[in-house]
Amino acid sequence: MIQLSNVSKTYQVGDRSIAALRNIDLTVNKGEIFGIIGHSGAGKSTLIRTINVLEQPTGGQVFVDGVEMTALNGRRLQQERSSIGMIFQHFNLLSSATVADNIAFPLRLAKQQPGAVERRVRELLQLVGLEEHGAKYPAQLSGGQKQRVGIARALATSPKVLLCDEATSALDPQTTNSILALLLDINRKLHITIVLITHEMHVIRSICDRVAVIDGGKIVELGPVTDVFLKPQHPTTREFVEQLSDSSEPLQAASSPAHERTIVRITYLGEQTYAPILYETMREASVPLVILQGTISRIKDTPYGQMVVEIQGGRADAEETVALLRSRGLDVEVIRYG
Ligand SMILES: Nc1ncnc2c1ncn2[C@@H]1O[C@H](COP(=O)(O)OP(=O)(O)OP(=O)(O)O)[C@@H](O)[C@H]1O
Repeated sequence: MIQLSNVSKTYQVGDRSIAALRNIDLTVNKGEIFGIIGHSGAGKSTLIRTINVLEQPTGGQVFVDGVEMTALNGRRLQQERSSIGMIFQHFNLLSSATVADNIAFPLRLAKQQPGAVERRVRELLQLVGLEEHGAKYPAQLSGGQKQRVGIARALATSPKVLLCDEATSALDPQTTNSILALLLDINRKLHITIVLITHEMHVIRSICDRVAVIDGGKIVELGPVTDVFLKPQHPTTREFVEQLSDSSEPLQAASSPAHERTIVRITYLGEQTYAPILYETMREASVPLVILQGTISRIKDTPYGQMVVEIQGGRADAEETVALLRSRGLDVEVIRYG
């Protein structure tokens, strides 16, 4: 649906060149929710704005639904842009217009008939849960409600793609969750492709299918959220994953001598999360296993768990237990052998 091919962007500030994007290759599939995460200044905003060419790349090509956006200008570009909706961190609503008029704005711009505009606005107000608020002004709304108006306005012309530029960064955690749930609902109901940028791993974990990690204008890691989240490879990715992990040190079981304590991290996914794997392994290996730390959570719809476990026994017992756990399809990382 979206393809960026060798996209670069260099800003010229006086005699200084700032490379905001360096040779970005990226494909976003139709219907997916694709997240881009990075620290401040990594290039996220620049990247998302090249998709609708609000930012013209200095090199490379951008295709949306087969159309080369970077080859267009003037009226053709405006036309193609209307198939790409966008929402913003600070909502960008017209303060002097009512909620209904804000949503109607792109429809009137597209010269739709008043009756059709009214019907569509009513439909959109319902979609975002603001049926009762059409006559209000933005100043009378909460942050979450303002973003709902932003979403309704972005969807007014039935775009194929929705770009979300830090859409939840100005919202409290509870409101963030309700906006993320709305985006997921819209993605499922309307089959719209969503690209979002964020600096919060929570946003990625909640609703994204795939994620790209951007650092210094480059994509340093890309893949399904389950892979990137559970097996982060790049140091920047690990930092983001740590935002969500329990940072407390695993407890140490003091009951066995240090040389007989092997510590492993076990990761399990999907159905495995509910299986009595430790019990079965303990029975088979006849070695005590002690849980030192554990988490069970979800990545979008997929349950997963991570446990730090102590295997109490000699090296041979530990190796056999690790092999048993792996044979059950679990991911086992040996933190240290006893
Ligand atoms: N209009 C501009 N002129 C000059 N430099 C710019 C411009 N826009 C962005 N930059 C620079 O490009 C780099 C990438 O900026 P960008 O805004 O894309 O990062 P970001 O990841 O979105 O950061 P943030 O989360 O803080 O918004 C930064 O070094 C920034 O200073």
